[in-house]
Amino acid sequence: MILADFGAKVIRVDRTKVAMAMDTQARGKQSVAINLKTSDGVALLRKLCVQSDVVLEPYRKGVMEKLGLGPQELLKENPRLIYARLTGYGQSGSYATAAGHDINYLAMSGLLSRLGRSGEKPYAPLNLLADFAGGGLTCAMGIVLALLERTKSGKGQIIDASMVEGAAYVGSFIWKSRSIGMWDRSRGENMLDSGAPFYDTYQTSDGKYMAVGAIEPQFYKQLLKGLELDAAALPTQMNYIDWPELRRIFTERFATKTQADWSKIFDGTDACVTPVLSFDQVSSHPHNQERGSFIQDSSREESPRPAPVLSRTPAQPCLASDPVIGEHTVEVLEEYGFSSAQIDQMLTAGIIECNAVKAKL
Ligand SMILES: C[C@H](CCC[C@@H](C)[C@H]1CC[C@H]2[C@@H]3[C@H](O)C[C@@H]4C[C@H](O)CC[C@]4(C)[C@H]3C[C@H](O)[C@]12C)C(=O)SCCNC(=O)CCNC(=O)[C@H](O)C(C)(C)COP(=O)(O)OP(=O)(O)OC[C@H]1O[C@@H](n2cnc3c(N)ncnc32)[C@H](O)[C@@H]1OP(=O)(O)O
Repeated sequence: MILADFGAKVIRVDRTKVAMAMDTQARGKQSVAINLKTSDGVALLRKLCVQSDVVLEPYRKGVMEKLGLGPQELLKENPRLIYARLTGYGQSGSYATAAGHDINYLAMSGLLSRLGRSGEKPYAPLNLLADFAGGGLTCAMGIVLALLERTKSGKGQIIDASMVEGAAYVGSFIWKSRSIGMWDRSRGENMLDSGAPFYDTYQTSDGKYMAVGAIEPQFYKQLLKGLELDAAALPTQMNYIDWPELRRIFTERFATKTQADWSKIFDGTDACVTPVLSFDQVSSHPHNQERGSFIQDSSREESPRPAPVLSRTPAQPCLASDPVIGEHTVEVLEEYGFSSAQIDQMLTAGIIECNAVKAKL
């Protein structure tokens, strides 16, 4: 979706005879439906792959090789091809062929062991870190880097994007800041993992929350000012022995006003205090509105605008409905040089499928 948002022509290869597309990140993609359990279907996909700049495959290790569509074979035919393999455990190692999901990859990256509150079990923050930050995003960066390199060498390459390694790499700060003692204490007892009272969330009187990130002394001072607390009467900020008492005081204080009240108090200050916005609140928040940070598609579904914003060539996310499975089969095949007769023959033989968008009344 990121690549499509930023202008790539992205064709998703779907199965045939599937009732409904489950790809919720389908924005801007085209869909061709090919039955890869037929040799003609595999031969067709091969033709599409070798005429493309990039192939991105999300299967378990060995699946593409079994189909005869492994990178060695395709690169022989198109040495400029960039072949990205997005998996959980990578293309080698004893876990390479095992099934898994975000939580498993995060666990294997070491990061999950650091996530969660003190005294509680490790907690996976949605499926963001391995699937998306360490997986999709890292893989997209790999593709862009390989495309850039190809402009110099003229050569394609294989990208082995493991979500375990991608997540671990995204977590490099955690790894490398151990040297300055940032993670010496147990999970949930350090400055940035909900251990510190000045880096946490607090419930407000209307059951909502405020986020506090007042680390530096000058910002911490402003936090205390907003909370109307006297620094001289409080335990010290950086001594973790005092953190439980400080947290108790902040908790009591935040519970006395609504989220809107606290927002009014802290807006325009450097206290590093913000409301914890729900999905319902986020697009109407003045700051996000001023920047146009959220967009609506043709069915009025809201989602984040692509980031970052490029000054000359910003992303132009497609606002039309997501493709139905096989919506673009004929269009894409024609573009790749197949004749109408060839396409008809494949449709009749059930090698490909073409589905029209149902009219919305
Ligand atoms: C936490 C996230 C997971 C979020 C997933 C959710 C979005 C969805 C997961 C379950 C869904 C729900 C469920 O389906 C039940 C309902 C269904 C209903 O219709 C809708 C509501 C549901 C509740 C539904 C809702 C949602 O969709 C779900 C909740 C993640 O962590 S995602 C990261 C996963 N890991 C990876 O991607 C790593 C790399 N991949 C893998 O390791 C494997 O692919 C994986 C994911 C373990 C799956 O393994 P699997 O054995 O199933 O597949 P593979 O070994 O890769 O082989 C694929 C085979 O398919 C053949 N094939 C491919 N294309 C075609 C084709 N066009 N035609 C024919 N055949 C095709 C391919 O040849 C392989 O065949 P073989 O097995 O014979 O080699």
